[in-house]
Amino acid sequence: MAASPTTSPSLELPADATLPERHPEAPAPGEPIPPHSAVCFGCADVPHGLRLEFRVAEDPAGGAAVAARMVLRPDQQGAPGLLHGGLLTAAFDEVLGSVVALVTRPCVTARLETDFRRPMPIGSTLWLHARVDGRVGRKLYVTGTARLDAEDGPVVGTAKALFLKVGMEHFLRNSRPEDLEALGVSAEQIRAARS
Ligand SMILES: CCCCCCCC(=O)SCCNC(=O)CCNC(=O)[C@H](O)C(C)(C)COP(=O)(O)OP(=O)(O)OC[C@H]1O[C@@H](n2cnc3c(N)ncnc32)[C@H](O)[C@@H]1OP(=O)(O)O
Repeated sequence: MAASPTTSPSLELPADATLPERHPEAPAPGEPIPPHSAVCFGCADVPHGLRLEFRVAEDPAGGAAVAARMVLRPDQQGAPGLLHGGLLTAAFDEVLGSVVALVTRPCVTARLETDFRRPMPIGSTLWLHARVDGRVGRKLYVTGTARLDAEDGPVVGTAKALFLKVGMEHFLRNSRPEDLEALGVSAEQIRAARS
């Protein structure tokens, strides 16, 4: 697909970007990717969540790619009978973030653009694909595609994003202390990161 004329310059792959490989400890192509957290809106099995299901995809160039699936529920409507557009962007955020996590972690979304190509009827299934196109230092450039009802179905949306590698201090400084403590982080570690 040709790049949209409105794509931000900051999302264009720089000439000096290199294609990053999957981390040696990341799952291999064909393997499922389990939820990265028990409470994640994107991938955990929570009633209100997107409940995306993932597997590592084969990338012909040897890069990192994922495939994901999402069933569109009645409680996700925007216009009557159609998926709320913001939920496609949320799905892309999760899917593009998951492919970045095959290369390096933790990373966060710095910029994400979605192009909406076709309406997405409730009851259908989205098949999403994402690939890390390149990396320059902390910056990872990622693209994604969403198709309707089959892995080779019609394209309903595309996305481009920039993710940035961050240190654990990003979460130690910004997340709610009670959520960090539930993961085993001590109050002392939180205090030290914030002092
Ligand atoms: C497996 C896990 C799946 C999870 C999927 C879900 C992922 C998410 O939703 S993460 C949550 C949403 N994202 C966030 O909350 C991030 C909030 N933002 C931040 O914390 C900060 O702005 C952050 C970390 C992105 C950047 O801050 P910082 O680390 O100080 O970077 P900074 O020094 O400003 O910029 C570094 C480079 O990135 C560029 N950059 C930073 N932000 C942007 C942006 N929004 N657009 C374009 N470029 C940017 C800068 O221009 C700079 O470029 P250069 O090195 O060429 O000068």
